[in-house]
Amino acid sequence: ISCVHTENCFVPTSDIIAVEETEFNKKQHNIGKWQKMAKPHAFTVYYVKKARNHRWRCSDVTFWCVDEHLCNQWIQALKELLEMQKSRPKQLLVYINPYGGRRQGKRIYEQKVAPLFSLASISTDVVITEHANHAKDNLFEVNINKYDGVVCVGGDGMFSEVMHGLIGRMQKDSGIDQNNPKAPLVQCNIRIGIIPAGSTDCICYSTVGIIDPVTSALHIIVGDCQPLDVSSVHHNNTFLKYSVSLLGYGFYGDILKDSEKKRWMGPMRYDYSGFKTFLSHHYYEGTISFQPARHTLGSPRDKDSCRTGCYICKKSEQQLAEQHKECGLKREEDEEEWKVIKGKFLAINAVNMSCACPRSPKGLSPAAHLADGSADLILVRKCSRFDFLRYLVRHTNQDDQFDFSFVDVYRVKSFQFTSKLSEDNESNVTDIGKKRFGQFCRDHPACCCNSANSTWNCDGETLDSSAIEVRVHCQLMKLFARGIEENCKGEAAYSQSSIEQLL
Ligand SMILES: CCCCCCCCCCCCC/C=C/[C@@H](O)[C@H](COP(=O)(O)O)NC(C)=O
Ligand SMILES: Nc1ncnc2c1ncn2[C@@H]1O[C@H](COP(=O)(O)OP(=O)(O)O)[C@@H](O)[C@H]1O
Ligand SMILES: [Ca+2]
Repeated sequence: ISCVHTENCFVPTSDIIAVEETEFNKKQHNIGKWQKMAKPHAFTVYYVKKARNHRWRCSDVTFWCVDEHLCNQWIQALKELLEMQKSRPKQLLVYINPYGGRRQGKRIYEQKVAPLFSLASISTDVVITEHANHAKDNLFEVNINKYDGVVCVGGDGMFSEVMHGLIGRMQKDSGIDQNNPKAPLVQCNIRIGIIPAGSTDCICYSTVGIIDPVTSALHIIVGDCQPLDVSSVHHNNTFLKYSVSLLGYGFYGDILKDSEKKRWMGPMRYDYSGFKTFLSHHYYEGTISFQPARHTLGSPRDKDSCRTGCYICKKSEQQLAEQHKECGLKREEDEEEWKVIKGKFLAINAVNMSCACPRSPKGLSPAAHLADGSADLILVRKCSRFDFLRYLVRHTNQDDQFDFSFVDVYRVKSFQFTSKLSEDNESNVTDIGKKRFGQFCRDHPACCCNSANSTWNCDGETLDSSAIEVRVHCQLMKLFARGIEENCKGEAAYSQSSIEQLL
């Protein structure tokens, strides 16, 4: 048996995508000495080739031999090896949002992803969504046990929809009431794969390290598994949403609200609305109370970030397993301390993961962990436009974005927020003068005062209520990903970001 490559080729079995008998009358036909063979036999091994910046590609190597029997034995042996990789999916349910991002979801899936799935002998049921919530509603009806995973082709909003379908379905099947903020939620063991085809794609970028449909498809094929923290968001004992990336009030809420009207602009809408929101410089008054995450080892100011096989996330996983064993014993959580902070904020961001994306390669909280059971709560107090710009620019370079007197960051396991406006409305409902004044200010956008509420941006969707109660559920779901792998070849840690090019 011999391989046409001149260099040695080492492939771990976990990186093999498929093994096939090589078809002839292809380009290999006239390679060197094999040309003279009467009836050559060969098989091709398709495998994952790791390129720069976390990019994966499908590569192949062909082995030739004279003996047909020997050739078949090799194919058989390698196929058996692949069969032994139990974490690999065989049957997937795929949802495609044809309107996400640059509206390329369908094309990306058909041209780049479907051929790889078929090469890896994965069968798929594909649903092209016809309206928002199509995928979510569908997930409550399908025979979910048939599938080894669900794939969503789209952006963060589409992922959020599929996640709500899956988590919601799990709770319904287990008789758990999502409206109870204290209910212990049932973990969701069906993995979700994200094929990025949206506008921000922050969940894909933060869990894989690159926005690339082929790379994401290969992580699905090799059966990767990355647990993920999920926050539940409630208002007055009513369930609102789950969040895995950003819960943002003020700046990011206002950007989202403005950009929804400009969907036709595609991903550009965030730059346009971002600039507009930056100029409007609104701040909002309110009270935030939170329970610090004492169980985790890390802190938001750590220099090291969450990487493949993260030690801090593993520790949280062990704690979670112990908690499950001890269930029935009283939970201490409710007795733990709450910290209360009142103030005027330009932005309140709670992130379950770094929220790295091409716009901000290290993210809103570079040291946040994917699966440690905590969120980083970032409070940006009222400051000058210039200072706020300095803060924003630090999301795009190597400088520490928390090193400002007007920025505080806490690692938390739960928090609550109420705006001053809703507090006032609750205490003296008939203060008409105040309301009139509020109306006046809303009509004059040049005014920076806290006359109106902002809205919460929950993974790219707006919430209806400004008063919310949030709880982090450690490792509630799993992705076909492995977290960001450590750089090995001395690559530059971050590529030059778009904002630096702009400035
Ligand atoms: C004036 C200088 C501005 C520089 C700002 C650089 C920081 C950018 C950080 C972005 C953080 C993104 C967090 C992810 C949010 C997504 O869930 C959400 C929805 O994404 P989708 O449209 O579904 O892909 N996108 C936005 C912008 O709210
Ligand atoms: N066929 C459809 N028509 C309209 N909206 C849809 C459709 N399918 C999904 N959606 C919704 O579109 C929203 C945005 O999708 P997403 O894929 O995240 O794109 P983007 O990143 O551009 O915002 C999601 O909240 C999802 O619920
Ligand atoms: Ca986390």
